[in-house]
Amino acid sequence: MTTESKVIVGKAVPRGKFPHVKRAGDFIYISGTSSRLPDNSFAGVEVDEFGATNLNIKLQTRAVIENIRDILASVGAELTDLVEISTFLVNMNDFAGYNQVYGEYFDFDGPTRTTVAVHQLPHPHLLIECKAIAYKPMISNS
Ligand SMILES: O=C(O)C/C=C/C(=O)C(=O)O
Repeated sequence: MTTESKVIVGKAVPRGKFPHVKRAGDFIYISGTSSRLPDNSFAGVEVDEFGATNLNIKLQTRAVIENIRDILASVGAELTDLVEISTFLVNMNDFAGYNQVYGEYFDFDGPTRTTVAVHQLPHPHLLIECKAIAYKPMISNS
């Protein structure tokens, strides 16, 4: 089986020694992805003049899915190739906002999905992180 790992230039650099994406045969595995931007700031995070932090689940969800879209594109795949998404929320009170934005991208024929709440994510400003699997058969040369 052919495997290929990729760290994508232009996307937020992984915060550890792992790739953004790994192809294993016809399947594509995407590492945990947040709303982190290439400059290490986060979509869906605002700090006001008094230092109060406002975290926005809808903006973060959109940014996560768009990041996954970009990562898939780097290996010639699209959101429609996803077969499974796992979502980690820090707070289930964010479920409705997350679910609303999710529904703009996917329907009942989309990837299977599991959503769980976790104690923490790798940065205190993160409300959501997703990992995903896509199926995109490799082009055969034979
Ligand atoms: O890259 C991020 O911003 C969030 C994801 C990090 C991980 O899932 C990890 O470090 O394992």
